[in-house]
Amino acid sequence: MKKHKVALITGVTGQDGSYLAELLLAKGYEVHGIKRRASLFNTQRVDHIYQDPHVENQNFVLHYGDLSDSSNLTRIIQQVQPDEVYNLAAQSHVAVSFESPEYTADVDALGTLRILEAIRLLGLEKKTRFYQASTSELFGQVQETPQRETTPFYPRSPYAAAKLYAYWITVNYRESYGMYACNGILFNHESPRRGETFVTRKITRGLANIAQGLEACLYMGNMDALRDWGHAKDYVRMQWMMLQQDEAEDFVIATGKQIAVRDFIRMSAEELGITLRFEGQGVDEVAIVENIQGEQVPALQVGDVIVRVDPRYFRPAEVETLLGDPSKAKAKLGWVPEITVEEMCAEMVAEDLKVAKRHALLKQHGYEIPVTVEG
Ligand SMILES: C[C@H]1O[C@H](OP(=O)(O)OP(=O)(O)OC[C@H]2O[C@@H](n3cnc4c(=O)[nH]c(N)nc43)[C@H](O)[C@@H]2O)[C@@H](O)[C@@H](O)C1=O
Repeated sequence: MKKHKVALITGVTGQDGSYLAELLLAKGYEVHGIKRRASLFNTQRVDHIYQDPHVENQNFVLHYGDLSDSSNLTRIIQQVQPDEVYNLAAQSHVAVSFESPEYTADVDALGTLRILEAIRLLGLEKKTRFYQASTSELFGQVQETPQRETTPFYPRSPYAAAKLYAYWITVNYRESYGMYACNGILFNHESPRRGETFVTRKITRGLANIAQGLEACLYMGNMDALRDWGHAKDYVRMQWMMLQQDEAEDFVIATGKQIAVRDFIRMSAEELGITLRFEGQGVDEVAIVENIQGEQVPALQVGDVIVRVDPRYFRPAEVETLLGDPSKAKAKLGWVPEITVEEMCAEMVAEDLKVAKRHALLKQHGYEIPVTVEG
């Protein structure tokens, strides 16, 4: 009988970790994931694939751990003996990295080194393949458009600077020790599982709440920012493909299409049957309800102002525009994204609307619903 492969995912409780765990389980892998200890449950995204440790042939196993703890990582890797390690764990919020730069560097930069070094010290450098979740934020103040594997980096945040170290230490371990280690340079990727403080989810969740009368207004930062948004499901497929090649290489993963934050707001509103009109400039810009169609928005009227700008969401340094060129991934791996930004937006709005309707019902019955999101 063919022995199944063993994978270890750091950040398994996150958006990508949960989709990747599902993908690998479907492929017959034994999947191990590292989750952080928290006083509240933090495993919602993987609860549907959770297996009790008492079941026979358990093939999804969660371990407590943290990228800041070398001894913990080394012990888990020694115990698991993974064929593949996917390093998806990070302090991944760019704005938060300005608030907690040292923590971000510790986890995002040194955390990557700790895993690579654990693989090496345990003598697994020929067995264990390593995937590093690199990011389009490396391009920051972009030096060419579209951005490809050869585009020079120009990080614009403590997050991006930490990820720059992680990128290069991954390349360095490949070149120094012959490890199969590679970087996926992923552009923004979203889904209904996206954290609530990233801009797409903040928008779909916020507008769904507004439609149901749970919130009055969405407060935004820089709505001019342009991003190349794909669906996380497409992107985790590419993460797996990158570890199945003869030789380790780095790849840009993107859709090759770009829209502004403002357009994503407009698109999400349209999904709810709301036509928005943007008026004003800079911090005085607002979006007004111009037309309503359908039954999705009982709480709104034409003329309502439902989007405003709050400068607290501006960043000390902004990445204004990102647009990826995924042609290497297409040429070498045959990877193309299957889900468009419009389809992704529709899926996110539909999911958030379901939750908002449930919350509206609970509220009618006197339950307090916390709805605010800072981020
Ligand atoms: C690839 C990359 O992707 C993500 O980083 P991000 O691009 O910073 O993601 P975001 O969704 O927080 O912001 C996107 C844009 O939207 C602008 N924006 C406007 N108004 C608000 C606002 O109110 N909130 C937020 N969060 N952003 C806003 C904001 O200024 C920025 O220009 C992470 O996964 C990261 O880990 C990663 O690697």
